[in-house]
Amino acid sequence: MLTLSQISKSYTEDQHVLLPTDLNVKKGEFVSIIGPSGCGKSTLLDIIAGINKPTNGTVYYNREEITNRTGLIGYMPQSDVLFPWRTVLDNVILPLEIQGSGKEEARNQARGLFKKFGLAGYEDHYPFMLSGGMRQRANFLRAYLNNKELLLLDEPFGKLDAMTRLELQKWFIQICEETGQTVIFITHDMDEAIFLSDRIFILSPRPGRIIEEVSVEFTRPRTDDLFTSMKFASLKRRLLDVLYLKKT
Ligand SMILES: Nc1ncnc2c1ncn2[C@@H]1O[C@H](COP(=O)(O)OP(=O)(O)OP(=O)(O)O)[C@@H](O)[C@H]1O
Repeated sequence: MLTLSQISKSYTEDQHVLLPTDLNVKKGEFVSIIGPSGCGKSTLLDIIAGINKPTNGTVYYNREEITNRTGLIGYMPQSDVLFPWRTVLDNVILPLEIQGSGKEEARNQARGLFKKFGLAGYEDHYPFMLSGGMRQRANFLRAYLNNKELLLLDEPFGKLDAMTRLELQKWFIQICEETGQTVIFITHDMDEAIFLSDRIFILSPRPGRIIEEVSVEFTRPRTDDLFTSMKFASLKRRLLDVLYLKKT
């Protein structure tokens, strides 16, 4: 579904952020990108979304070149993007309104998903009235309603406490497994990457380049028992070795 061919990014001649990078994602796959802070993960996602221009290289989506084009791929950025003056319901319908739906039609469509997204009863609340976890559910519902085949998520659970994070990871994996949504997911959290992903790409410290691609072969649907299994621990050991021992 997505192919990056020799994508690189430099802000100045001697400030390289990403070295030429190839990456591909198949339909229905859940792919995570992990790497040290500042290695270019968000930059890579912004390039895929068309909101940051690569210095070189090409982005293909469903075999068509889409480099620098926006609006084709769903994107949930790192920061909370809910508008404080809109209710939760009116926040999540924004993509539908932008696509031309009438407000009532969009509200009716979105209302039907509030239960599935753990937000039932909060339709008319304002974002400040929600916990951090619920705000991220709402941000995800907004991205989901955008109805794009490929969804990019930049550390969506990064600011949540450990318990809320686990709760959302379990909920999120269930939704992705149910819907078969294709996802590219950025995280600092190795456990999260292993639990959720079909494949993990590991980036080197800046300038970022892919130093390892790891397949996560565990069967789906996955449950939180996976976190304490031997196979999980041994895969995590392998990722730790790549991230902290590999001197390439
Ligand atoms: N507009 C810009 N001009 C110059 N440098 C930039 C610009 N935007 C980002 N950078 C630099 O590019 C590098 C990569 O940034 P990026 O946000 O992609 O990293 P990241 O891996 O997502 O980091 P983190 O994990 O901390 O979010 C950083 O060193 C950052 O300072």
